[in-house]
Amino acid sequence: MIKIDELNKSFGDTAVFKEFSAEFEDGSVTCIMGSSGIGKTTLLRILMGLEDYDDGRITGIENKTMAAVFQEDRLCENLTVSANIRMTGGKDEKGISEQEVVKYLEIIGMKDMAGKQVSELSGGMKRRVAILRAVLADRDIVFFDEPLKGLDQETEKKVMETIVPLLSGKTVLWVTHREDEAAYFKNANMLKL
Ligand SMILES: Nc1ncnc2c1ncn2[C@@H]1O[C@H](COP(=O)(O)OP(=O)(O)OP(=O)(O)O)[C@@H](O)[C@H]1O
Repeated sequence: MIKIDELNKSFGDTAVFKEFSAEFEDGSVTCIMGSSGIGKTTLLRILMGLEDYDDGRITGIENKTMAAVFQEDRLCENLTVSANIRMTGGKDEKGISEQEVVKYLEIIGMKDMAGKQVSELSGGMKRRVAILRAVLADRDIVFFDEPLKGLDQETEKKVMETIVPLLSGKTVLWVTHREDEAAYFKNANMLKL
């Protein structure tokens, strides 16, 4: 279990977290909501080790493997879609096969796109590549920061129907502004900041 105890975090005079505590069971999905600027991204960044915190205790995250979909795509623009997705190496030494990449791309509406350079893709395509990369990386914890932004409804549905089964057993922290996204998961917890 990931456990946050009495976390304090400020940026200058802005106190983002004051004695904040929360728990995330291993293998659970938690949708994190709250108004803009409340600290959702900061919380993910702290858990990922990308941001320091002032005080408090975080346990259960050491020795865990992680993947993330940030608000920005953070893809390597000059590499192909396939190279971007396969670069994580997957869970073990077998890696992620090209066939697997091609299969999932087709399901999420990106047939024949594996060999395309990322810089040539639309915004919504880049989003899908970033999501697929994080999910196929097959890590213990997967962080999503507003991952569906910019996808149309039909594409969103396809993506979610594809990734939810692949995320089974993983600890998922899913930041969103939309309460209805939780319904894509079987038993998502809600955390309102
Ligand atoms: N590097 C930084 N330096 C100074 N202030 C920061 C920094 N990062 C975040 N903040 C501040 O911390 C607060 C929380 O920001 P954060 O991005 O975590 O909010 P959020 O809930 O994710 O917002 P949104 O829904 O708009 O993405 C905001 O007041 C923001 O201005």
